[in-house]
Amino acid sequence: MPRLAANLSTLFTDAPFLDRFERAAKVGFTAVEFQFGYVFEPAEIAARLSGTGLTPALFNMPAGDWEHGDRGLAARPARREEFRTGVGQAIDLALELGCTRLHMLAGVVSPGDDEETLRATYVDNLRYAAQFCATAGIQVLIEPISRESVPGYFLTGLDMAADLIDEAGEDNVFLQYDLYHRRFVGEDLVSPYLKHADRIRHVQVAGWPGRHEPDVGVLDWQAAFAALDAANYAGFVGCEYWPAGKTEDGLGWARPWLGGSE
Ligand SMILES: O=C(O)C(=O)[C@H](O)CO
Ligand SMILES: [Mg+2]
Repeated sequence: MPRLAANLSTLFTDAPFLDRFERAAKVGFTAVEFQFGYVFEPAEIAARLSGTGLTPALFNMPAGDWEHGDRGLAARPARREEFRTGVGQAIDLALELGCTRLHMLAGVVSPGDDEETLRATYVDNLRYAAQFCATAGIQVLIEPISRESVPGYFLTGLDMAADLIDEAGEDNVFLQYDLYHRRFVGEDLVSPYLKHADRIRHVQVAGWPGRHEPDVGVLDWQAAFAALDAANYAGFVGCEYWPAGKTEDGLGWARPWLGGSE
């Protein structure tokens, strides 16, 4: 049975961010994730969490200037200081919220960049983030993202991510398995999951193509969910999709796993 987490950066977007916590709780979610909450005081977000009883499953470390195309900083040699400042900021927010998982985005790189330098920068930053997070009891998650979705993204494959985790050699770094991004690679979402199941600590879901509700499109989310159950996956499944209409109207697929809903 999947433990669903509403992604508050993509769901309930007809409401201001801080009001989305209540909307998620009202339809029966018991956990939430979000992409970025750094424009708010940590105490403001904490108040919404405690007011609703929602569990914070995960959020992203600062990822640079999103409006101008940044999608993370970890593989960006010239942005090392900014990356490190962001790790501290993310940990402060996580501690305030009681969140124990942070997603570290890799960033967009250019075809002319030196592969070895990018890799060394990424591993060095991953180690830095992992060691800093370990002092706060936090896990660092890394997620391969398809280049169809984010052109030039550094971290594209699960095998690559597993190799980078091995190279970093820190024991609080794990994989985030986003079914939407994996679907660009092929229809089979089960064998890649099983291959890396022992490292996967967070899953995300969206329909493919279109990134709407899981039941909009051809993504075999039921087979993937069955595989998670069979492997006794104990983490959350983040609903990181853009609703085709009003969020509440598209939750039929999730109804069996939403508690106390209207
Ligand atoms: O793009 C994705 O799938 C992600 O999970 C990133 O964190 C963007 O927030
Ligand atoms: Mg994702």
